[in-house]
Amino acid sequence: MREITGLPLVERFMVTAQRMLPGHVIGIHSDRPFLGYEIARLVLQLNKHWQAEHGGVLELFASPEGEAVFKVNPEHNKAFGFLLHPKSYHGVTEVTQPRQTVVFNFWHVANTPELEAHIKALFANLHFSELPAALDPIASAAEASLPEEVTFRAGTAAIALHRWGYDAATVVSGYQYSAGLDGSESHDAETYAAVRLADWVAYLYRDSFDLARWGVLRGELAGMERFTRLLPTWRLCLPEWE
Ligand SMILES: O=C(O)CCC(=O)C(=O)O
Ligand SMILES: [Fe+2]
Repeated sequence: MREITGLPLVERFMVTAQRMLPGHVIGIHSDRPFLGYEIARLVLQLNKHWQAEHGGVLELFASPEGEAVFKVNPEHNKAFGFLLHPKSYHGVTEVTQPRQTVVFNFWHVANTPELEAHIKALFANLHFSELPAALDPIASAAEASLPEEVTFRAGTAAIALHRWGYDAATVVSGYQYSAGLDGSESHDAETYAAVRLADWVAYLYRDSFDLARWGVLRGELAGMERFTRLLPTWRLCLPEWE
């Protein structure tokens, strides 16, 4: 799977055996990779003498409403692999015969259950009231003009910086960066790294693991010193794997 996907997948994988019974159907869903979820899946079909009337076709969709763009008949020994992302829509048509599959799940090195535990601990008992007062006017102005989803994520990034022990000025910079507001002043290397890492963990916590976004973060922090305060999070978000 590493070779096929070109992704840094962790050593361990999970295998589950699944069985659908006559009348079962799996509606369209994406299995988007939330914090700690797997990034790739290989579905092995184990249905001897499968025929079209048995149903159970795995269908892929471009959108939750559209027509199937690709179909996989669940023939014996056929395996189908796919990457999970917010739009990896798929479903299984109704079956008229029992249908067996073995599903292999693979995790990306930068979205592991260990990272999930770390981030959930970082944001445990989250209250925006713990943020420094200096942020209040900036957050109020942002909330008046930006979508709630954006300010909520920016507030979450600010919490990360605050809990990592950064001062009010850094917390404000982080909020502005994550809300897409112009902070305009230039930062020292540690603030630059902290703000970006906070933005990333807030996104992971509030949204899901986004490969392209992770690639950008990697590029931005490449070759930088791993500052002590950020190290536990940095190590899990940007592990060395080669
Ligand atoms: O059974 C299948 O063919 C696919 C089931 C499914 O939704 C999945 O593995 O994510
Ligand atoms: Fe699925």
